[in-house]
Amino acid sequence: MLPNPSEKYKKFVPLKLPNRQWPDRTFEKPPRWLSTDLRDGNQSLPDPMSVEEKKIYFQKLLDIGFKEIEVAFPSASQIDFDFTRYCVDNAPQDVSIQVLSPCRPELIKRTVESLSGAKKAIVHLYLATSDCFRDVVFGLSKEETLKLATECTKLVRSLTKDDPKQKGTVWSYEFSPETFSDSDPDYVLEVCESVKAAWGPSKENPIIFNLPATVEMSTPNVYADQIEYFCTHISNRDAVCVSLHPHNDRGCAVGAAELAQLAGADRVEGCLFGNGERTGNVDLVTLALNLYTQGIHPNLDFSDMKSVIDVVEKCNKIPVHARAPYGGQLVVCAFSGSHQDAIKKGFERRKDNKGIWQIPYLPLDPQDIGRTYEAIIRVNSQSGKGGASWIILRNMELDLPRGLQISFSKVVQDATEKKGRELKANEIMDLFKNEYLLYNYEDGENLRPAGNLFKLDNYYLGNKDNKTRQLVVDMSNYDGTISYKVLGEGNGPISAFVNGLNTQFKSKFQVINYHEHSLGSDSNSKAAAYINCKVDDRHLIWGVGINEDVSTASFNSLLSVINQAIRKGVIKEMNV
Ligand SMILES: CC(=O)SCCNC(=O)CCNC(=O)[C@H](O)C(C)(C)COP(=O)(O)OP(=O)(O)OC[C@H]1O[C@@H](n2cnc3c(N)ncnc32)[C@H](O)[C@@H]1OP(=O)(O)O
Ligand SMILES: CC(C)C(=O)C(=O)O
Repeated sequence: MLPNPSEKYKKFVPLKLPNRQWPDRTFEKPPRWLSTDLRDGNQSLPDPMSVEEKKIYFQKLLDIGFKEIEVAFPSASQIDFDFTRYCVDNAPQDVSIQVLSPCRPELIKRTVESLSGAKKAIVHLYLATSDCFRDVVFGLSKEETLKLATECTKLVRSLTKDDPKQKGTVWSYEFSPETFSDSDPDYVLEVCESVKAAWGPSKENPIIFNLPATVEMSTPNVYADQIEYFCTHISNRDAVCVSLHPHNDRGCAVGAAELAQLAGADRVEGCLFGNGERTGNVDLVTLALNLYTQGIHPNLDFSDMKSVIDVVEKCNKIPVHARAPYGGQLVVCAFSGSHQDAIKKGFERRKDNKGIWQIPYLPLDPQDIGRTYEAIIRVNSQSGKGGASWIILRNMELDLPRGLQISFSKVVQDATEKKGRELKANEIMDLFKNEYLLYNYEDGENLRPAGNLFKLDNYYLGNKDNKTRQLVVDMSNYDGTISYKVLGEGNGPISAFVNGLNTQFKSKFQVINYHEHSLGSDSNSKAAAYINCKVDDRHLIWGVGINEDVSTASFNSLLSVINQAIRKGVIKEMNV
């Protein structure tokens, strides 16, 4: 890189527009959208789409709800011509087929031919207006450029709406002063006035002036000023549709398109996920969902985002970036602890899933674009207690108490560090079942316990008096070689069990914390019990028990503590 880049690159000189209005405006409605995926997007692909791929893409654009689709550059190739014919034959009544041609009469004729018989068609011509392009590419003066644009417009008119044979089609016309954002704004107006007069638009069928940032040259506010200047100076504004076509060379195409809409533009041309020349066209998914998350329906439907991505990736043969706004695979995922904690708290507040969306870190409800909540929180070594407990909650309906969350999070952290990668939901569930010895939990059958761990065989619970409960518990180890009958009394089933254990065995159990809740709401629902015990005055252990019967669930939670204590060597067998 140069020590002094100003020797090579010049600063963009912005338009002076001291009375600009756009900064104070807000969005009220969506623009008209045009997808140019099949033209500008396609022309930039290393391997352009086959006709079959174009058909699949076209159908997806229709499903999304596009009413204006630029389908091809028909004079470029037989594929483009044939595909335009396919669209003419298959487009719904209310969809306009748009095609592009340079200002070259023989190519314009071929272009119009490709649209013959369409219900609604837009012929789109382009001609560069910037000094650079006129000098370097065309060698045309300002006068010659204006004349060429005007004459080609007249040619289009004579071949379309003025031709009696073409009466079956609603013809619209679009003109792009290419490199608009690098052109003298007054000269662009002069060319467009002349083109407008040549076409003769009406309020009902306005002429489309598409004002491209063919190459993004400056900051979005400068583009917005240029658009406001055009909108406020073009005559007969009612008969003009101002269209945007921002490219993303500086990475600001979305910002430019948004500010330029505030500046008065009516329509936006772009591609799904920002495919297109060099850094791409403006991304229509982002623009549409930016509106949606401000409460404005974009009139485009991305509720099945996965199928959109599938088509885009298959046909473009370019992957959609995992961080692409809204659609990217990692966009609705949180790995880091504080994000997961905040998201989890947000969902807890939003139990009824109604009202204004306000979940920290998530600007859009993933369900609105067909994503599940399960995919949001993913666990790796950057995650905290919230992540793993979210997975357990969503997949096993177990709402772990805070202390257990903290305790289990250490187990998960250990595993993520050992594996050096993200843990999938089923791995976290297996860790949980294994740690808390949930052998009686239906999905835990495959996790066989060691022979010297205990299970509940039976219990009898009765009342000694109205304050004291009497309990008999039959428990045995899994291979059936040891069995115990525990007898205890207490003011509840847990205290009776604990008292029985403490009387009969050498180890001492002290209940520090206990929680229970039901799983599911029908009559077959189960209960989950969580118990935190201090064993031998030293070791704090959480136990988990699940059963249709609440008392069995709580006894199981205590057995989960006993079994962990044995497995960790805290107590030796039952210290009988
Ligand atoms: C910004 C954009 O995206 S514009 C769209 C660009 N898309 C494409 O170019 C894809 C399809 N293009 C093609 O298939 C071919 O370029 C064709 C069929 C249009 C023309 O092919 P060729 O006749 O071989 O021309 P070629 O591609 O070499 O060069 C372009 C010529 O068109 C001229 N030209 C470029 N843009 C325009 C325009 N808007 N109006 C009139 N002439 C133009 C150039 O000045 C050059 O003319 P020259 O040969 O006299 O110097
Ligand atoms: C043809 C025009 C609109 C174009 O693609 C551009 O300027 O980027």
